Amino acid sequence: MDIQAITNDGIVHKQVFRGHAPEQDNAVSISYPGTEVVGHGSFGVVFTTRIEETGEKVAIKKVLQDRRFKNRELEIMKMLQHPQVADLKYYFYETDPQGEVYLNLVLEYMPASLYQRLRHFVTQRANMPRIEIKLYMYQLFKCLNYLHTRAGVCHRDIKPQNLLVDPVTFSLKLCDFGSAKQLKPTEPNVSYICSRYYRAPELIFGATNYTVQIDVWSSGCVMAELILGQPMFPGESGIDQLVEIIKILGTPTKQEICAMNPNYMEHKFPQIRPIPLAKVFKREDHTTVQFLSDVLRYDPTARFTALQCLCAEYFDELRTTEDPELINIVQKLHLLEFDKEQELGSLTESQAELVTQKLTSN
Ligand SMILES: Nc1ncnc2c1ncn2[C@@H]1O[C@H](COP(=O)(O)OP(=O)(O)OP(=O)(O)O)[C@@H](O)[C@H]1O
Repeated sequence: MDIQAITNDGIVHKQVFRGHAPEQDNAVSISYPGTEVVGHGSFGVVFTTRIEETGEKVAIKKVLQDRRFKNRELEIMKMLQHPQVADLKYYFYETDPQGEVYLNLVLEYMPASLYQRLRHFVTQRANMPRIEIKLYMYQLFKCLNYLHTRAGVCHRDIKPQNLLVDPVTFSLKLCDFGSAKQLKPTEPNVSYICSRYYRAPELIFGATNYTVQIDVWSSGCVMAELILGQPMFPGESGIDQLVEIIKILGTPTKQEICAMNPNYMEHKFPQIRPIPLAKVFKREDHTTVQFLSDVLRYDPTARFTALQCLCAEYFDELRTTEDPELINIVQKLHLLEFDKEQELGSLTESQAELVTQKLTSN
């Protein structure tokens, strides 16, 4: 479908599909003013505008569409509905004069990326407030728990640029599902995904049987970066990335290497002793350091899952605070509310009950 008209007042009129409805009988008309570009990605441009009919502010991501294939990002976004996912409101196709087809994803608008938010503090030589970091990280793990357990989707490109935030409400939403995939335990997956600083060690080891736990590693790197004001593992090349990790976490044990990729078991690594994370994060309390060490584990099966992260002591502050301002933020973002089916559906009745107790009241 490519029905477009631009009227004299610069308003674009389009027939589009709604993001979460079956394609038949799903076409609606929207109009919006001509727009300004806010982001250039490797796959296309993103611009923002406001839908006239609904008043919603949106970001429109335009990507080249290969006619031969379904667009995986679109298929995944249609499936996902969660408060911490930048919602797909509509989508439409356009054809340029050369006959190239473009897919436009009309997404819920967010005012900044976490990357921009962190730069704001770094340029002022300030730290991001600890509670702000905690609020964002909690929402990231809430999102991952939903993605990983409900949808079986691995995002595969968690990084500050793909986390959108509102610094007034402290709301966080994940975007850019261009690398995301539903992982099936029996099918191999390419290991050359994820941006370098955030790549889990099993990916660097070339594993093709990796799991959704790669997103948890990336999230740990994001948290570390928010605390330090700079990337924790700033590798200059693919292999240097592993060197940066080893410099801090020390050489992985045989058992850890086996858990990442058994093909490297015979490989000889220089023996480097770990630097205690309490030294790397000198100003953080024990609970924060413990949390980071549970997330940044070589062995993906020993690494905390997103749900274990949510239950961690580090986030107790959000559940037990008596600070009226923080209570208000937590309530407005519905952080202590969990959808039994969407977010806890993978658990047995009794597990779900225990987890609900922990996550909602404590
Ligand atoms: N919903 C949104 N609201 C506001 N800005 C957005 C939104 N979605 C994307 N952006 C902006 O556009 C940038 C690029 O978007 P996105 O990451 O989805 O595109 P991409 O082409 O896959 O990029 P990359 O190749 O850098 O991963 C984001 O980093 C962000 O700054």
